[in-house]
Amino acid sequence: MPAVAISGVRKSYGPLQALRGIDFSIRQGEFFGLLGPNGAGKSTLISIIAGLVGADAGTVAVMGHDTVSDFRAARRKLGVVPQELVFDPFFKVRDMLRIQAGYYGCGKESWPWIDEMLERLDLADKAGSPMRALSGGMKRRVLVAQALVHKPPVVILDEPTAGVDVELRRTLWSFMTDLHRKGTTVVLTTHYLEEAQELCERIAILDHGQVQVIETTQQLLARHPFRFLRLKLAAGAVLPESLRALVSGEPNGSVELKLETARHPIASVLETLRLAGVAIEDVHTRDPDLEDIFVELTGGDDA
Ligand SMILES: Nc1ncnc2c1ncn2[C@@H]1O[C@H](COP(=O)(O)OP(=O)(O)OP(=O)(O)O)[C@@H](O)[C@H]1O
Repeated sequence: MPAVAISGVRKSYGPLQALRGIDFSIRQGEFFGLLGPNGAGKSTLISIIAGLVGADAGTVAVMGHDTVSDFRAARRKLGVVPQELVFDPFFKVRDMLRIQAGYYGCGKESWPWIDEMLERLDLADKAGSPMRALSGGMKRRVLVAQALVHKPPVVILDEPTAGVDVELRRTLWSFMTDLHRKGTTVVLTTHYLEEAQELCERIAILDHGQVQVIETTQQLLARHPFRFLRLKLAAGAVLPESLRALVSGEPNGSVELKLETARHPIASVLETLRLAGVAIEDVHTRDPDLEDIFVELTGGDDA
């Protein structure tokens, strides 16, 4: 049984088709990335998985429970960390988490787990503080804890690291990795491709309400047989005409060439430069990353 099974899901808002027939499954125990440019339909899909928005067509099941006909059971299997920070400002952190656990029918037996999460998320000293006294980053961590109070086997994080500082990103990364290691299925949407590359085993790229690709991160990275060659030319040196069409960018005063490995072996490019008498100060190569592939697939939209 998949952790999440999505079949034929469509959703329109008036004339706008936000989801145009989505079909895929997320396996139990997977660390899954859901990526796509703004407006691709990620949040709509997450809301449908969480049973908060109804699909026009199709079905979704979480751990075998249909999110419509078996809503309560499906919801109990799922924790969602939403994008937006919405809280009652007067509730104290620990109390709020205990109340949240109560919604899922969990009583005092969940209290040690709540304290453990507060500890892991570096919130222990804020347990007695009202939500309004917390910084944005702390509130985000409380959202994570709130989604996990009932120890769901499947967790969806909708851009948990958007706009947070490096230290908090690290805390959240290690927390997510830990959950995954313990067997939780983790679904992550993120604008940080580096984060997806680092954490996710498999990635679906959504664009215009459709799944454009769904592959392992390795397959996705291996998809484009090219490399980048970054050259720092000596002062006054000019790139030969024959190489100009290969320029993909000019980062920090150097030029970057995008080379198809079959057509433009690096050695032959360096030979062309040598024959043209172009003096080079520094050479650097890199493999494509998810960002490069994403740009190719979605036509340069932002993640
Ligand atoms: N409640 C709504 N009413 C009308 N249109 C909506 C509603 N919710 C979403 N949309 C539209 O549906 C499309 C998909 O939006 P969605 O929020 O699912 O995309 P997204 O991939 O999550 O984008 P982002 O990365 O910006 O959050 C967008 O064009 C959006 O404007």
